[in-house]
Amino acid sequence: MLKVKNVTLRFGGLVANNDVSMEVRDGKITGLIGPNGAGKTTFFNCISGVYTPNEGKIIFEGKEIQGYRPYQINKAGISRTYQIINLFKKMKVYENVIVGMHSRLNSSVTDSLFKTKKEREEEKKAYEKALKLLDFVGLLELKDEPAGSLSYGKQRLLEICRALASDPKILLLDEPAAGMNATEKNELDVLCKRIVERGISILIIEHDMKLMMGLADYMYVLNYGKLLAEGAPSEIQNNPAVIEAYLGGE
Ligand SMILES: Nc1ncnc2c1ncn2[C@@H]1O[C@H](COP(=O)(O)OP(=O)(O)OP(=O)(O)O)[C@@H](O)[C@H]1O
Repeated sequence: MLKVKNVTLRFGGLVANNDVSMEVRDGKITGLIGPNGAGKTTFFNCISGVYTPNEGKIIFEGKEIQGYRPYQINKAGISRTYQIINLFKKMKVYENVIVGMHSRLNSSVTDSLFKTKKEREEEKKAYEKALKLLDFVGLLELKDEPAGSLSYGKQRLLEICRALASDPKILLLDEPAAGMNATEKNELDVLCKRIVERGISILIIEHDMKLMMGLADYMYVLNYGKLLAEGAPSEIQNNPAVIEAYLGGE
């Protein structure tokens, strides 16, 4: 589904991603781990169009997408969440979900100015879709609350909900469990599995190894911008080079 081939991204003299290749398989949860500063978020930024790699290819459904703008990547079917929560905190919960649909709404600026019938119908549909998605992630009861009033863990769920609103084929999750308590982590685990059941593949960056071991079908490890290891979670857990990279960083 998504193939990354030999991607290199430099910040001046610093090579944040160094000849990285990996694959996000259809209908699977792929994990990406690595010590702080290993280049994980930079890699997400390459896939989601924030950065254009200096070298390498990003192939999604057979098409090269490196160099696409973020909205084009989103429209193609790749959606993401952020390590730092990125919601409109004063807007209502359901309004934040509608914002995530923008690449799927069809009415033009003129439609918005004059509130045509088409726009009113689209608004109604968007609202109904937002409610369905909020129900799916377990936030329906909070739909009218300001997003900023939600607990940290629930804000993270709302971010996932908003990312789902653009009907992605691949969801990129950047440390979704950060700041979550044990109950919320369990809910996240269940939610990720339900998302995959809907036919959406997931690429997830996460520091919580216990969560990752239970979730990921396959894992990649980055260290100093380079791919250090890949394999099934059980292989990764016992890989001496991976253990060394983590212990060395602490
Ligand atoms: N915009 C930037 N300009 C210059 N250097 C950057 C920029 N963004 C990241 N870096 C550097 O690139 C390297 C990789 O950073 P990145 O944030 O991708 O790591 P990470 O694996 O996501 O780390 P963490 O787990 O701490 O989030 C780090 O050395 C970081 O300081």
